[in-house]
Amino acid sequence: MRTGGRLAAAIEVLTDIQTRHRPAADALKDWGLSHRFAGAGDRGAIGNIVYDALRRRRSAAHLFGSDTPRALAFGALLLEWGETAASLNAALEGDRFAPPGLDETEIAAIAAHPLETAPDAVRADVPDWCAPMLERAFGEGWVEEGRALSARPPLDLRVNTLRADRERVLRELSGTKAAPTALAPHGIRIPPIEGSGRHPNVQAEPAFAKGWMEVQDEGSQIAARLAGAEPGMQVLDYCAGAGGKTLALSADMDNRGQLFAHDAEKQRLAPIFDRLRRSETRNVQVVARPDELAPLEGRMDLVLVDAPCTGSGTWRRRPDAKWRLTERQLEVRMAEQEAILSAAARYVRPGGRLVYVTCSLFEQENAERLRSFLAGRADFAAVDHAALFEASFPGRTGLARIDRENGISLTPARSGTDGFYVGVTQRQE
Ligand SMILES: C[S@@+](CC[C@H](N)C(=O)[O-])C[C@H]1O[C@@H](n2cnc3c(N)ncnc32)[C@H](O)[C@@H]1O
Repeated sequence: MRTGGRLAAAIEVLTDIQTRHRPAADALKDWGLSHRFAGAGDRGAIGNIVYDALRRRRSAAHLFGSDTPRALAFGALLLEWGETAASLNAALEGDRFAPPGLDETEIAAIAAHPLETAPDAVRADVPDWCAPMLERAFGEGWVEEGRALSARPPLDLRVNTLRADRERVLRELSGTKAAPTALAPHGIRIPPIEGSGRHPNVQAEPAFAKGWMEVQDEGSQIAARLAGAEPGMQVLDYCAGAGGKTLALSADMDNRGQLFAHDAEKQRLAPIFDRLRRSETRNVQVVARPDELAPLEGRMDLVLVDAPCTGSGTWRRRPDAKWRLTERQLEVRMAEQEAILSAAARYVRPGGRLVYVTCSLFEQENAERLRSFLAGRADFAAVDHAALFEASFPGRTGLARIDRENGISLTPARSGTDGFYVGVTQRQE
């Protein structure tokens, strides 16, 4: 397929997403199934246009004065692929699978709507209602944070230290541009893809099958590290889901001590069993039923609450979620976070820690929830987050936003990771 055919396919997929309110991944998968002639390279390129269009949706709509699938797909190529109106029209000329080239009205609209003078929320590529929340979280730099959240993400891996070390895995991945991550000690980063490229299928690597590595954003690895799990501890991962952080905690514990993995939704835990086997993790007990947690009350050295949240920190990877999110959903999440924190606190032993993590950038889901929890629990106090970060990542404080009392934030602009928040509290002896 040439550019024209790929562009036409991207418009088709974006139309499906817009009219049927479908997740981008599902719409792309269906397109692939009904166009089996398209090779992996074409499908990858179409996916890149669709995801770029969703990441830069407001910028593209601003350029064209319209948010039709056509405007978004053309906008993606103009904004992210280094194309100009002239180069695009030249590429589409004579291609019978291509959509019509840009007409005079469209070319005039692009010239009349430069991004430099666009409103802040457009340049940040976020919904209007989210702009004040980002401004509250980041102050003057919030547009830059929004822009970083609209860029393509890298592919990060965590080396499973129970089975391998970073040098060994890097050797296995030679030829993929893989390099050590900036902060996470066992992380490997494959940089964001360019143009129509694709990330390597790391899950097909023998090293993956052997349990040497897991796909995990560096921010998630750092959050698990800051939780401070150590060999011999009694740890409860209260919102374990598919176990991304459970596996990281277990590696930090060197398979020693006891790690309980719980989730309110049993089916979310399903992938954890395979992952535990593959990684040779032996100190994890999966506890699906809440009543089975009763014996753990007041006994845990560490309880991790990796709370359900809006996921605003992961908008680089799931840009369609950015436009689907509603204020009502945010309110529901905040209430859940409140309830989960107070339920999870009962398992912390005196002197133990309760660690609250989200992949959100909104204060409402982060420090505000931590403060609200602490206001009702005189027996818990926030740790010194500056000291915690320095102890975990000596000399690297510039790579995070650290508020001594209110927690640690990682962001795409500051840390080069997905957005994460970590707030650590300790129960008084
Ligand atoms: C952010 S995800 C966890 C991701 C996981 N820790 C990881 O690193 O892969 C949040 C999880 O919290 C779970 N959850 C939601 N409400 C809960 C509750 N009341 N108690 C425990 N888990 C809950 C959800 O089912 C979801 O799996």
